[in-house]
Amino acid sequence: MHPKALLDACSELVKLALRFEHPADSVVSRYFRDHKSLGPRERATLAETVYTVLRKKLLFDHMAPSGSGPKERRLAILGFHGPRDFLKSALTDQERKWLDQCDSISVADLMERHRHNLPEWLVQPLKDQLGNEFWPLVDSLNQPAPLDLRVNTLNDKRAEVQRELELAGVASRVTPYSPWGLRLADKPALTKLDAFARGAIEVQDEGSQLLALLLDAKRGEMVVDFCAGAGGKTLAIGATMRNTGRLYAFDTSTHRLDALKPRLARSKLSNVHPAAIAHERDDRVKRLAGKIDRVLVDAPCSGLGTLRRNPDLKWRQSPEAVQEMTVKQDAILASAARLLKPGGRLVYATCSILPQENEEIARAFTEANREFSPLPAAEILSNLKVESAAALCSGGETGGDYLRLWPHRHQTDGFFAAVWVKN
Ligand SMILES: C[S@@+](CC[C@H](N)C(=O)[O-])C[C@H]1O[C@@H](n2cnc3c(N)ncnc32)[C@H](O)[C@@H]1O
Repeated sequence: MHPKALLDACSELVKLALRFEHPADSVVSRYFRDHKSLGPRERATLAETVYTVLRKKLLFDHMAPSGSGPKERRLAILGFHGPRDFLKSALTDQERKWLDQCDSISVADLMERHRHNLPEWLVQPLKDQLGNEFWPLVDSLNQPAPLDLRVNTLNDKRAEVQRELELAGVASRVTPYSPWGLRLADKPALTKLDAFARGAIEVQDEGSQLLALLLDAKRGEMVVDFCAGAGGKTLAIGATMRNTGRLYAFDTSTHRLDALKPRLARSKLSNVHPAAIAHERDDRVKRLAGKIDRVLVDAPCSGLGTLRRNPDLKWRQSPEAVQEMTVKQDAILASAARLLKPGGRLVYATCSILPQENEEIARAFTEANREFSPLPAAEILSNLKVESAAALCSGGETGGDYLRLWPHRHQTDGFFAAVWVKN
């Protein structure tokens, strides 16, 4: 595609994404569906340009007024993902001069908000938690996330799948913490690979894999994945159960559960039972009360741990929305806990980096439910032979009660998990 046409397409897509009517990843995939002739490199340029504009929105909004032309074009120029020479061949003389001026601004001269590009309400909670690590977190949130795979160890071994991918031209290394993970060097198309078609691999962040590992579901058990969604963690749990026992995948969204079905078919798991529930107190949940060995609550949350992949979330979320979410999280956790039988394990997890959705929910649950005792996540992971388990965990009485993953420390999305045993 001619540089001018590609820049025009980038501007059009930036305009659509900045309406914030839909999540940015849906806007991008819809645009690709509507423009089937776009090649893989053009798609990569378009997607990364939009994501850069969303990541650096405050800085680019600050720089844009000194340029000329439609605002979305100025933003697309600032965020353009590709060689500078290629971009410059699409620009007018005036735009080229303006871009050189913008490029010459030193980061050290910028105001703090133009360096962190975060909404103010998010800054203090992160600084309170991280202190000097706030800036390393900011840097990591401004990088694209790596592509991680989970190997379905029901039928395949990680080392063998890694070799198979290598032969197919897909380079990877094993993930440092998850025993099932491969981190890819690039972002190749995976769906045409035999390993994908036969269910040997699934795309899944290493952090998500660790949440499923923490549940440690065993052969023959009765297990509930309470907020199963499209089943990323369900599939991992089903494999740890070696395709035995019964694994219920509950969710209030039939649409998301439908997306689980083809993944389930590829995985060859036959122990998974997807079930749509109307709400967390649904009759199905009541019928299983006291009968379940392990329950994972992968709660709906702000998603702010996934800002590397979903940078639009920082502009779509608000303190009010987070507050509302915590009420839901409390209610779902309380209801899901009733499923457990004595000796059963409960895991509450989010992909949030805010204490309100994490430690505060866990502490309130422990306070209100004396029949549940916290289990230190660091101990569980270290028993499961996870490398540097203590460095993945923090908080609580042991200082390692909660799994707390951060993009800048662990190269995963931001995740939280708390674990209890029912006495
Ligand atoms: C974080 S997502 C789950 C992601 C999924 N576990 C995975 O690994 O792909 C949270 C899910 O909770 C579901 N949800 C929201 N309210 C719920 C409720 N009251 N009971 C059960 N699920 C609920 C949402 O539909 C969403 O799919």
